[in-house]
Parts: sequence; structure tokens; C-alpha cells
Amino acid sequence: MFRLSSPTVPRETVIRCALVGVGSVGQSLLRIIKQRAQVLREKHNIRYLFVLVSDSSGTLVSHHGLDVERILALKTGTGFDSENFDDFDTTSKHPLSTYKVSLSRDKKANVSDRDLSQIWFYPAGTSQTTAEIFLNDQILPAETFRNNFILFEATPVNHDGEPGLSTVKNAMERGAHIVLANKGPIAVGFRELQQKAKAKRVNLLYGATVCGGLPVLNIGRYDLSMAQFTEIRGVFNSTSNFILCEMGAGRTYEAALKEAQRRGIAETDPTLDVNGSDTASKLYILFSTVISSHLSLSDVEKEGITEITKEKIEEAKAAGKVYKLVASAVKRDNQGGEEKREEEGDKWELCVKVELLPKDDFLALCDGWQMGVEFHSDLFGSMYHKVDEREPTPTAAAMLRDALTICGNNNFSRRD
Ligand SMILES: NC(=O)C1=CN([C@@H]2O[C@H](COP(=O)(O)OP(=O)(O)OC[C@H]3O[C@@H](n4cnc5c(N)ncnc54)[C@H](OP(=O)(O)O)[C@@H]3O)[C@@H](O)[C@H]2O)C=CC1
Ligand SMILES: N[C@@H](CC=O)C(=O)O
Repeated sequence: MFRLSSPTVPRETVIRCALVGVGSVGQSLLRIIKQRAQVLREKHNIRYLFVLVSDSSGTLVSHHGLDVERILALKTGTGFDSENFDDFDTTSKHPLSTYKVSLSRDKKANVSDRDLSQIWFYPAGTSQTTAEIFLNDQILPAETFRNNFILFEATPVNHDGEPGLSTVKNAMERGAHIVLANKGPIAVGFRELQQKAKAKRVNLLYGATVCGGLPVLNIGRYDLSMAQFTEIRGVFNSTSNFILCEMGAGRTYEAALKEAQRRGIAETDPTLDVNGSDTASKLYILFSTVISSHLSLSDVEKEGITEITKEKIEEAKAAGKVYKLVASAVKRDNQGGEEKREEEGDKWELCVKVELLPKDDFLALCDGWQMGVEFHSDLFGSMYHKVDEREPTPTAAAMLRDALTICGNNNFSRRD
């Protein structure tokens, strides 16, 4: 007789994690993790438990896990059961420093003084930095990092890679795996971070740093791993691309930039979008990951879009052409050869410049919020990929994709 085998109930793997930076991307990541909790549990047997969350006001720590919903409510100003608060303004956005206050005043939350005493807040400026907290054994004892720990880093880009660079290095020191949206640390410290990850035997993934949700790095690194590249080209910055397209449609530079900021797509400092820096960082990260890690970010020549006027765009249009901010890595001598990719660095030219392209060119057709990449190689010929990214959700989803890759790589031990 046919018998049904007794169903095996998958045991949940709790993965402790930290989120540093709770802006457009960080909030989106929390939202996805919350919305997809059931899929994460049923399909992947995983539950992410945030024990540390940090914004510009400071760092919040609870070993029992922080309430993701409350963090989102605080950061988005959506409020949390406003009737249950006496005098908390639930319409405005609050820093993480107000987390404990909000919890203690929320009658519905029903938390005891003992629960509250298990939550610590370390204010920025007056206390330890997030990076220092990662090294502090009193705040984050060794068992926090046992059985795997993931740091999600989504703070703004700075020219020196900080504060992300120090946070990432210190977290690795404690054995944390790293998932970055912030390109600063990896663009500034590419080789150092790779070496440290190897020495500490942790995963360092940063797929979200290049074109958000478009898996450019995965395609280059995994899918095309056997290819010898001759050229890589791309439109890697949504904000500047949108501005150029909007100016072509008769709207102003200022209005287009404002729209990119409203959508949470522009950088915290949007100068980085329009002066070519963001594109240069993405090109450098892609090149270092896929071809050679022997160059530096300063080897990328760059210009921005600020010299492109409405008149120039009109003239180009009349000639059947389009201005695009193009990132390109071109091999100087296209002889091919069998050199190891690591030794190839000096044979390449990396640059970001405004190009005048025929209107039916692949990159010319990356319109509005689209970003695209072309890979040209010996084995695969020419390959074209593009994404239409109108909000930070795909970037956050790329962070989750990396986190799941890490969980798969490590075959995380299950525990309740
Ligand atoms: N937006 C996008 O579409 C994409 C963004 N990225 C990258 O992701 C990162 C985050 O971008 P985004 O979310 O848009 O930026 P936001 O400016 O929206 O958010 C930045 C967050 O970092 C916090 N922060 C600032 N300084 C510190 C600090 N010293 N310590 C801890 N937290 C700090 C801010 O705090 P507070 O909330 O208090 O201001 C805020 O929560 C950037 O590096 C960006 O380049 C990558 C791909 C796409
Ligand atoms: N500001 C960037 C998004 C993050 O990488 C862009 O406009 O493309």
C-alpha cells in the first residue's frame, strides 16, 4: 500500500545580522526581509535576526533581535499605532535614538523594564563609532558571531570609503560575512578587503554596488568566467542618465535631479552622480572583480554630464545622436593571449566620458531609469543586459541575493 512518509518539518536557521545605514536602500532591505519572511523560512529555512542597526544618530543593539517593523515606522514616519502614544509625534521621521523611547511609550508593545534594559543605544559622536562597536567584546561578545553573522552595509559613499571601510574591516575581524550596497569601501579598499576576507575566511559580496539589481558582477564573474574580455561598456548611473533623458524631453536638469532624489536613487551627495564619480567607482569595481585587481580607482579617467546643455542635446537629436555617460574598459591591444587575468591590468584603459552615440546603439537605447552593460569577449561574443530601476528595491533585493548566496556557500548550521 502507498504510504505517505511523515512530513519533515524544516528547522529554521537563525542568522544574526547587522544593518548599518537605514536610508532608502536599508529601509527597502528591511521591508523585503519582512515581506518575504515566510518564503525565507519555507524555501530557505532562514530567519534573519537584526541584532545591530545603525543610522547617523548612533547604533542600536539588542541580542534578542530588534523589531524591524518599529525601525521602519520610525525611519519612514509612518507611525506605529498612534492612539497608543501620549506625546510622540508619529507623523515625522525619527532617528534610531528614539527606538527605546517609542517602545517604552507604546502601551500596546507591552514591554517590561527588563526587556528595555536589554536594548542599548550608543549615540554617534559622544560614544563609540559603529566600527569600534564591532571590535568591542563587551557589546558584541564572541558568541554573537558564532554560527555566522552577516553585516549589511548601506551608508553613503565618501571619497575615503569611510565610515563603511572601517566598519567592514572590524566586522570581518570578528568573523562577520559582508554584504555591501555602499561602493565606497570596496572601491577604495578593493585589494585590502579581498585579502582580509580570505584571511578571515569570510564572504565579501557586493553585487548591489554595480547597477543595483542587475547582476552585472555575477554575470562577469561566474557566467562568463572562462572568457577573455576585449571590452566592457555600460551606462551605470541612473540619476545622470535620467537627467540627460529629461533634458532631451524639454525638462530641466534641476527638476530631473529632484525626481531622482525623491525616488531615493540619487546618491546622498548627488554631485557624485553627475560628476562621473559614481560611474567610475562602478566601472572600477566591475573591472577589478572580473578582469584584474591590479589597478586603482584613480586609474579611471572620468568626466561628468554637467557641461551638457539643452542646446547640445537638441543638436545631437537633429543629427540622429544621443549623449550618454558611458563607462568603458577597453583592452589596448586586442591580441587576446593566454595571460592570467590578474596580470592584464596594465593593458586596459578605463574611462567614464560623455559619448555621442547613434540613436539605435544599445547604450543609446538605455532610457530614463535604465542602466545597461555590454560584455565583449572571445568565447561569448557580444552580450547585452539592461535593467529598468525606478526605486531602490532592486538594489536591496540584490543585497538579499548576496546574503542568500552566503548562506548557500556556508551551508549554515541549523539551529532554532
Ligand atoms: N539608492 C540607490 O538606488 C542605490 C544606493 N546604493 C548605495 O547604497 C548606499 C546607501 O544609499 P541610500 O540608502 O540611497 O542612502 P541614504 O542617504 O538614503 O541613506 C544613508 C543611510 O546611512 C545613514 N548614515 C549616514 N552616516 C552614517 C554613519 N556614520 N553611521 C551609520 N549610518 C550612517 C543615514 O542615517 P540617517 O537615516 O540618520 O540619515 C541613512 O540611514 C550608498 O552607498 C549608495 O551608493 C547602491 C545602489 C543603488
Ligand atoms: N545613485 C546611483 C544609484 C546607486 O548606485 C544611480 O543613480 O545610479
